[in-house]
Amino acid sequence: MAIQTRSASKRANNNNENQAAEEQSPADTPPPNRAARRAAQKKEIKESKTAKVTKTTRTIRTTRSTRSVSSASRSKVLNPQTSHYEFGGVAGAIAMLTLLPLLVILFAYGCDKSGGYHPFQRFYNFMTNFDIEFLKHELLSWSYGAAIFYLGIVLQLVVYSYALPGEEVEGAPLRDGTRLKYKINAMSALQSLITLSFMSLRGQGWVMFLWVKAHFADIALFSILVSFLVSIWVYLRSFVGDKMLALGGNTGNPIYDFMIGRELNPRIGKFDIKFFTELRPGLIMWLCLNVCFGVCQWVELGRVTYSMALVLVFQAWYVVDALINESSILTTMDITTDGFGFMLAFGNLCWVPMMYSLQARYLADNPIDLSIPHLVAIVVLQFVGYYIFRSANSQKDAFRKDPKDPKVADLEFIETRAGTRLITSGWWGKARHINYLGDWLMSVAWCLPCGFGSIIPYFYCVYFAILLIHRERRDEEKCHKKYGADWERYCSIVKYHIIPGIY
Ligand SMILES: NC(=O)C1=CN([C@@H]2O[C@H](COP(=O)(O)OP(=O)(O)OC[C@H]3O[C@@H](n4cnc5c(N)ncnc54)[C@H](OP(=O)(O)O)[C@@H]3O)[C@@H](O)[C@H]2O)C=CC1
Ligand SMILES: CC(C)=CCC[C@@H](C)[C@H]1CC=C2C3=C(CC[C@@]21C)[C@@]1(C)CC[C@H](O)C(C)(C)[C@@H]1CC3
Repeated sequence: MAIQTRSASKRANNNNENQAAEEQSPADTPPPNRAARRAAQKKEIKESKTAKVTKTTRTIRTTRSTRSVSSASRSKVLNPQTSHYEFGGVAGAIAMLTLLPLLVILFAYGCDKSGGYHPFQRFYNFMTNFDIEFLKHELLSWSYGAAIFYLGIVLQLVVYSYALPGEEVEGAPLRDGTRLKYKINAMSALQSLITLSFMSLRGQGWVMFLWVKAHFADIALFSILVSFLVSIWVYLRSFVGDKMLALGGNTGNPIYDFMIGRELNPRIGKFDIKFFTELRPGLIMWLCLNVCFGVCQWVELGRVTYSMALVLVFQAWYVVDALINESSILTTMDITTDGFGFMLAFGNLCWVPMMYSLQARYLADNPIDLSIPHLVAIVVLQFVGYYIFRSANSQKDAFRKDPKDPKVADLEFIETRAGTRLITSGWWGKARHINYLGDWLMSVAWCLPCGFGSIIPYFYCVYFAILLIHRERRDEEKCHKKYGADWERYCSIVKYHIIPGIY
């Protein structure tokens, strides 16, 4: 079984240490003749060198090499080799490493006021009339201000995360039985960022906001670079020391492990890189970009259209809601199960801010006025989506924290042999991932304000449907492995995956 308690893994380690000691004991018996003895000694010296042993006396060599074997066994017990590939294996990993950044570049460079929102058409034209000089010119005209803007926000958030006080909460138990502590202060980080931005931009008019819009593609390009650098760094440091790896990220194939994430909880001291990245830079940068796009419309049009206002308010609401409920990400599969690699680094440092802000950018370039019935329908959709999303997530959180809490005490559930309970009534009795439905309905409510002049702003809700269906399958697989027959029993009670009565 993959999940072990600390004592179980200690027992297993002790067994391995004993076994390792046993494996070492024949070396203590002198080999029958001199030549053989010399050969055996040579072999030992080689082994002990690998284990960074420098002393050559036989006793010390034997002790040290026993220690190195036991450390290797420990890491094998705690970090078994992954045999199951997700996301289409190595081919899928290569596709994600290349196509996702390409898509960001297409949407960043291929969508603007002058050339229109036709990223694929413009890419096709670019490839068929390939001009290296044009490419050189584009790259050389990249503005350093983009790096200052991007790093200014991300580094500020790192400092706030360290420096601001926050409640310390424990994460889910790890497979060695321990729990990590996390500081919850995302909302105060946002408040500090807003305060500092307001103070430094005061009296400068709208210049900075307009500059960001004009240099969006430069910022997007820089965010791709940062995502790759961060992913390379966390991948390399996962080999240093005795790290706990993600059960799904230890195949030994460098491309796949790099993409899916090798180390489970990379940390610098108490600073948890994955926990920080999951929420703050992506969501807060998305909010900042949206504000810039809103200001651009205000400056260019002299007003903010209702459609822009809806997108800005809905998305700000989603971001603030996530920051307020920061501690609830500790139970998401990204934190508990997935390693931190390219997928999450790129997803949060580039994909979320650059792709999720597409609707506001589109509306800044293509202002739209919607009819009142259209607006009302969108607002209703957003409220329904949010209601399902938040109440389902909160119901599960409250139940998992304290099943006797009066808010959830009436819920039905099944006890599992794994020790946790699965809710079978309320929201979680309607579908196994009813929260995804709410989230997806909101994504539609964010695209609809863009009207029907272009299909491009609808990219978000189409991509999001694919992400959620794929995620639901991954989670289903995880739960099936974890709960076995109990999960099958749960599925026979709660039959639908995401949409009650349909799917
Ligand atoms: N905006 C975006 O881009 C994205 C948003 N999201 C959102 O993030 C939120 C969290 O998503 P995610 O972590 O994927 O999944 P969930 O919040 O749905 O959590 C799934 C886990 O909950 C537990 N669980 C499942 N069924 C039950 C039940 N009946 N009773 C109690 N516990 C149960 C299981 O964990 P255990 O092992 O503890 O039993 C399961 O692995 C979602 O609302 C989703 O919409 C997700 C991805 C992207
Ligand atoms: C295409 C690609 C690189 C995909 C990577 C996936 C990531 C973009 C998403 C995986 C899970 C996410 C979550 C949120 C944002 C998107 C990513 C990082 C989230 C922080 C959004 C706000 C929500 O309230 C949330 C906190 C529940 C959510 C957690 C999962």
